[in-house]
Amino acid sequence: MRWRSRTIGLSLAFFSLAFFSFFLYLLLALDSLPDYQRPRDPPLSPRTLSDPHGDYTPVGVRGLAEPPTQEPVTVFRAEESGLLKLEALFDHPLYNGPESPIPEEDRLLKQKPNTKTSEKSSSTWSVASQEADKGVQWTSSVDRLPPWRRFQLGISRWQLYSHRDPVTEPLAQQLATHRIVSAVQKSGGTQLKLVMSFSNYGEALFKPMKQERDEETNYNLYYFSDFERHNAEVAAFHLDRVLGYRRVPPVVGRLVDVVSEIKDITTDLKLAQTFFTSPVGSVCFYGKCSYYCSTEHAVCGRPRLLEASLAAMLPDVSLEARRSWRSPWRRSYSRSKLARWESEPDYCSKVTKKPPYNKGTRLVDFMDMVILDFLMGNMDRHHYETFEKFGNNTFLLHLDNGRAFGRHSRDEPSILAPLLQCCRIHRSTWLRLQLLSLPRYRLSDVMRASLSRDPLHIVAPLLSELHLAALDRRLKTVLETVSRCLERRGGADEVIKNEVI
Ligand SMILES: Nc1ncnc2c1ncn2[C@@H]1O[C@H](COP(=O)(O)OP(=O)(O)OP(=O)(O)O)[C@@H](O)[C@H]1O
Ligand SMILES: [Mn+2]
Repeated sequence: MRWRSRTIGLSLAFFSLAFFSFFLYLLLALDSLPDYQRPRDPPLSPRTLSDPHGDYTPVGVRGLAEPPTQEPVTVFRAEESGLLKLEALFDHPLYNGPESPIPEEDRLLKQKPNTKTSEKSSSTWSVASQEADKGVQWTSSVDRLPPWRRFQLGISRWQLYSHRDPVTEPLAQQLATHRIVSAVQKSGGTQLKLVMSFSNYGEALFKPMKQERDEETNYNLYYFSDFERHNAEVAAFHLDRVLGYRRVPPVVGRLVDVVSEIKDITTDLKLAQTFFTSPVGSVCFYGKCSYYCSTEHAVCGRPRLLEASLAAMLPDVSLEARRSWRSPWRRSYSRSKLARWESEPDYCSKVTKKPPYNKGTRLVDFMDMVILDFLMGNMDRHHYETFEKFGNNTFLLHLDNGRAFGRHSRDEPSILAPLLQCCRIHRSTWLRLQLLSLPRYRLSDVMRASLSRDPLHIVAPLLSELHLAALDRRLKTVLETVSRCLERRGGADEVIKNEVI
């Protein structure tokens, strides 16, 4: 009897465990989305990025070939298990939607077969592009085009690049290693940034390191006076990809030689005039701009190498216009004034009555951006951009993330105000956020792993452990906010929105 009741007890435990696992699986994968099976892509190749010149080993910084100095085995295991988690995450059905060829009208750039030569070879293409204007004709097959060009050709109505896109890795390598042939200041920005060019006509947006990684933004500084951080730009690209959005152009970290890669090659006279050597012999510059462009805020090499972020450039606006949208939840950018959303209780219903928020997925797309910003503590999303070609039915570009990751010890609840006030979220985002809260795919672990593949990781981790821990804490807050919405609003249909446009 005792044996039988123990067997029954064990079987019950087994069945309830199996039932629970099945339920969880249903919740995360099958609840709304079909279980699409497609052949798995090969695993990501190990990081192959390397120092282009092989000549930097800054003092106090680990050399490229040297193993980590602290607890090598533990560090390695943690990194390895993080990478496995990242692989498992990217293999999950929630990241592998059905892939159908992108119709011509949903592509940003046209890829036209070259009429003269297409009879001879079907692999000959001519791309209507800025290179054509510059007198460069691409007559090679698409996969022989430079990575920056392939990246631009891959931009669609729905995303900047596809999941497992074969071009992201070569593009990152180009940004991290190719020789910089020109560096000029980008006009119009409030803080110093440069446009760098490569010999294959690729371009990158450069933001220099202005703050140590673990330095917290001064609490008495208003959000609009905060510095931009190069590591925030890198980390935002990784976080956006981990969230499954793919709306931040690829960004890598790079050590740039201030003398040979900026000062000696720049044609920008205004920029060239701002170079000087500091009392300890570091080469510094400050450029011309409206915020922090002065000797006191100069950026300096150590003594010549400067950490920076390099973002892949989107097609020039003269070729593919972008529309800039003022955020309905924009902050007041004033020390004393409140914005409307801060005082009007029914603010969301006013927003949703007006285009473009009254139709399609614009409101839930906006919530995706709000969630990204809350996770990384970015209070500076005053505007966002879309590609004009796609009208109102398109994704929102998550550009300009330099003011994120300024504080890890505090979360900023006001960034979540739109989600709290509107209680709307994409179903796929809601499911992916739940996935990232499970120990198997923990957000901080997959982010640590993802960032460990950036070239600057060798100098120091792009995000400190405190920032990584803040991501998990903030994710919990987002999930709680949505759960409270579900309780308050009754039906899930009100809150959780299917993708359909
Ligand atoms: N990867 C990119 N490719 C092309 N253009 C970009 C890219 N990233 C940003 N930009 C453009 O550069 C402009 C300035 O960049 P950014 O917003 O980072 O500068 P900023 O000085 O912070 O400007 P603001 O003070 O208006 O926010 C952006 O409005 C955007 O249109
Ligand atoms: Mn900005």
